[in-house]
Amino acid sequence: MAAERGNAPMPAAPNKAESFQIRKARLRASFLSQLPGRLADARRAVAELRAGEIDHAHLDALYILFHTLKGSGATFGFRQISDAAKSAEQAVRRAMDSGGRIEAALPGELEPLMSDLDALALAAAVQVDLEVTPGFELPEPEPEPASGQAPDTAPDARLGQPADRSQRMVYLCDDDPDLAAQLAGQLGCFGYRVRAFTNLADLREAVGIKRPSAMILDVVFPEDENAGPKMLAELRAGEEEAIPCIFISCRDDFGGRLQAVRAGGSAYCTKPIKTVELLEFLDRLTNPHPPEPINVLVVDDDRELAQFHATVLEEAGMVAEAVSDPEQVLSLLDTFDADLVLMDMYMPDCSGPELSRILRQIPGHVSLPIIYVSSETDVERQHKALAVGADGFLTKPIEPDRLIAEVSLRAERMRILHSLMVRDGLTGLFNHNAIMQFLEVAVANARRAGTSLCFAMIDVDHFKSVNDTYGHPTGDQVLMALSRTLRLRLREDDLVGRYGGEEFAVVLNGVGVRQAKCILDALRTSFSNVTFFSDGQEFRCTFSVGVSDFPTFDSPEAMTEAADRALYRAKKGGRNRVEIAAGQDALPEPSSESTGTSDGS
Ligand SMILES: Nc1nc2c(ncn2[C@@H]2O[C@H](COP(=O)(O)OP(=O)(O)OP(=O)(O)O)[C@@H](O)[C@H]2O)c(=O)[nH]1
Repeated sequence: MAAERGNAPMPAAPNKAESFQIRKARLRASFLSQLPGRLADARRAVAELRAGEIDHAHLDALYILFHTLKGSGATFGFRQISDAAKSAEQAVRRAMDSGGRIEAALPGELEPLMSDLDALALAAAVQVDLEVTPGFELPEPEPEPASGQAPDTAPDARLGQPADRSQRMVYLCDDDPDLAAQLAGQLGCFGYRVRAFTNLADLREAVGIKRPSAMILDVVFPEDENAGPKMLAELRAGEEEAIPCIFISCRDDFGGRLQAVRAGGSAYCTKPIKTVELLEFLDRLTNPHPPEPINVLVVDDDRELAQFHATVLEEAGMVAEAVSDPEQVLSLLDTFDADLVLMDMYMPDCSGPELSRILRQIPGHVSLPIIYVSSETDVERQHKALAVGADGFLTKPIEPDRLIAEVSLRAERMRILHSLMVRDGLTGLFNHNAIMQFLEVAVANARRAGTSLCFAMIDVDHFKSVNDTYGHPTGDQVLMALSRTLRLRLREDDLVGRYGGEEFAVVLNGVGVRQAKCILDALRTSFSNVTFFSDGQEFRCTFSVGVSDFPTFDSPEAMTEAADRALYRAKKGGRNRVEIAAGQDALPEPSSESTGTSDGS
């Protein structure tokens, strides 16, 4: 039965300019046009049941058919259809639970319900004909972009402009002058203009003259252990538009946090301050750009329902992909970076819990949030379905507002957790594991698409002597400045990670080695021109790079090893240069040749 419906075309991709009401009306109409086919499937199954030809697999399929009809009927506002389908679903469930003992009675129970459903489907079709604008046509799907189109690969086009944080003035007030200067320096490395104050009176005066984009305030000052929150409350008193404020404090007690929240603080960081954490908050509070839209994959064998939920989410500004065949989910997830999967629980060829289990067995999808949307109301069955690693359960029919709220809450929370899991604490770049996983995915994509890809390993030259001469905190500032250069000057779809210690890794998508060399040489030159300051002394740093490419090196391991060997040659050849991996870098070499990447080489 399901296979027949499986051949029906997916409702055409919604035209985003249409109003939600029109899109919903189209999907309702599409649901109704599929209804006679579904009811015919059900009738056939009931007739087979009466003839004694039906086995348990058929019974399962019949159950799913009525179950789906119950959910989608209610979602599209056909309450009576949903209720009749629910009675039929319950009858089939009783037969399944009885181990076949009452199957004989089942046709007799289902036949009147089928007649009701036929009549209700007819009545609903007439009602919808009256509602819908006469003569409308389903929109044509938007044309696919031409395949094999070369990406924009001119070197200049790839070097982006730094995000304009320089426009964002931040006032920082801490009575510890060393900490204030250190934090100001570090935030400066990330492009913020920071004015540091060591007492609240100076801060008050500065705010009176010019409002900053944000403030970073200590909680405890010599005059009062809550002086910071009190100052914020005072500054906010006559202001229409409050200045966003992050508190930093050695206090980690509830009272300190409560004062900060009451004064209107947006974030609270305890000392010692993790610069990246502070930056994340600052970026969020001062970034004028809206956050990236949430990506949701909707899986439901009921095509109209999948499309309807996708439409509701798109209406709220999310990007939603609807799929009705669970088998397509894995390949779709390779190209669609989903923040969350919304999944039906009962699907004919692969149930929601089975699909969840498959996803949980794939390392890249272990933490992908999964929410079931099902008309299953039995709490025990819901718990069983959740036990395989899903995150929530929504019962059909679900109100659009609730669907949007549940999805965005969970997806945003997961984004924060995910970012903490995959990011390096000092630089905010992807950590070692994350960048290696991205390389794996990038190689698989390049192999499939027949495109090229480069992997670069970047190592700061003579970094030990930077630490030895200027101290570890200054060394940290060099690493942060390099990470910022890489993150801001490469394209968004290039991936930058901290490979370990003073070593960084970059995945350049869709790029050949010659172009990669151009890009990395330009980065190398600009970094070598950055002047660092420490205790009144000035100095500069350089880095060396080893680059390997796909398909010359055809696996993530071969690419990493080859880039490491090329980096070794760059160091040996005098440093401050980019070396491209060639044939000799694929050969196994004695372990003494290794750069010993992070520490102690
Ligand atoms: N400041 C700081 N130093 C680090 C960090 N991680 C590793 N290091 C230091 O980085 C230095 C790496 O030095 P080496 O691997 O000997 O290499 P190098 O001095 O950079 O010399 P070449 O790579 O041969 O040019 C070591 O002193 C590590 O302690 C970090 O997070 N912060």
